[in-house]
Amino acid sequence: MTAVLEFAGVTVRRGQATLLNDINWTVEEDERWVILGPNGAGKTTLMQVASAQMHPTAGVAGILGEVLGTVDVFDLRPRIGLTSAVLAERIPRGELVRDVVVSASYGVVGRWREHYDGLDHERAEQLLVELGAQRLLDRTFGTLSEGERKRVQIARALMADPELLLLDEPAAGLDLGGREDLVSTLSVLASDEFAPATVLVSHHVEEIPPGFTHALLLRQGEIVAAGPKERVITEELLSATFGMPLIVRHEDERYSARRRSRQHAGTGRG
Ligand SMILES: Nc1ncnc2c1ncn2[C@@H]1O[C@H](COP(=O)(O)OP(=O)(O)OP(=O)(O)O)[C@@H](O)[C@H]1O
Repeated sequence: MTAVLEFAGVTVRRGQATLLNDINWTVEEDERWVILGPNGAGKTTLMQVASAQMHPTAGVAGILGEVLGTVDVFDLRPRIGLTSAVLAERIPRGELVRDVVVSASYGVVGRWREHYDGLDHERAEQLLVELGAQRLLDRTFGTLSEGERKRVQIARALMADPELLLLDEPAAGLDLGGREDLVSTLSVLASDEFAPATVLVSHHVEEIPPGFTHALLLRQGEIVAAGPKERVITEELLSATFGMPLIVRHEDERYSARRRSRQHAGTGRG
């Protein structure tokens, strides 16, 4: 098995603040990870390093067999599919959905006289079909709902056939139906043996798609736990991560969590 990410002692500091502290983490190519943690835990910073957008202050970040800092990031970045709120903001609102997706094969945002051949357009269309967004092909990005935009962004991230897919809070801003649709789309993707190694950032255990294999819990820039999700998504570890007593349920391959009430507090279990 080949490691897609291999972080050793990765630390990111900005002024007096330590955003990530001594992160040791390995992602293999057949794994699907979810990163959970409260606001400000360092999840986006971790994705910034994993996508070769940010260098660690200390430690070694191995990405797709290369070591960040010893390789041209412009060779590395096209091998990584990334979705994030920051990237979504850069997509021109007047751009057609088919162009938003197809332009990813050239690593650009905004179509400007690039030449794409028929195969690129076929692939873009196929990805939108797989993500249940084919009917959006000829709409402009600015007219889409938040949930539709997320699907288009994931299709765009997959367009260049990445070896690593990083999804930074794809469910943020979605309503219940939109979230459930996205979770099932990601679950289908997770079970596809040809899909790339995937890392999904989330605030909520409800958003962990069935088929995801591993979890990493982050709090104040440090790993609370990382490994196979059955060992990591536990009441004890999630309570420590979010800093409050939680009751965690696991049913039909989905998780849910809520605060343990005072009534439960003395009983030990919910
Ligand atoms: N340039 C900077 N200087 C100082 N602190 C920073 C800087 N950039 C980010 N931070 C802080 O680092 C911490 C981690 O930020 P990050 O965006 O990685 O967290 P996150 O887990 O993704 O949060 P959220 O869930 O709210 O999106 C936050 O407390 C943030 O305020």
